[in-house]
Amino acid sequence: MKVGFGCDHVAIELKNILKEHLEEKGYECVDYGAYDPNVKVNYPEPGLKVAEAIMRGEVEKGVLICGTGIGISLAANKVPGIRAAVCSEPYSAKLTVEHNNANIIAMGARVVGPELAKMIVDEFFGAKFEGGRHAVRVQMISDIEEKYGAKWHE
Ligand SMILES: O=C[C@H](O)[C@H](O)[C@H](O)COP(=O)(O)O
Repeated sequence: MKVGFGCDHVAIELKNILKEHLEEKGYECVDYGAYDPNVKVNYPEPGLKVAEAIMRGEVEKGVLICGTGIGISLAANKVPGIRAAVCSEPYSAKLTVEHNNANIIAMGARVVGPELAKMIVDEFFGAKFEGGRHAVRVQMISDIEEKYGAKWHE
């Protein structure tokens, strides 16, 4: 699977750790920045880059990290078809795929340490969408996007 990574200046170290972790497990990781901890990057920029990469089919899923994971996920979630979930523990990371069909996991580099973050991504990438009653609810999210003029074809 191809995974897109994005972060702001706060989270470069954690992004690199998680990239290496997933690469060791055989994932192909595409890095959309940021790269230099001395250059401040506004989180909507990497959030949008990874979200659009998923939209274009360049990568299948994404990992986004900023200080809390919140700002970068808010930005990504503005892109139709993106379901980015901020998770600080593995249980939610698993369930957000099984129930919400999330395609981006977001985390806070100022919230979780590297070992916990590895467990979070492992649960996220190990999980499968269950469909059924959950598909109805996820479709309702897409319907909200469409109501406000956005369309996404999966
Ligand atoms: O949701 C926003 C993120 O946590 C940012 O990483 C954070 O706001 C960056 O803060 P600062 O510019 O003070 O490093």
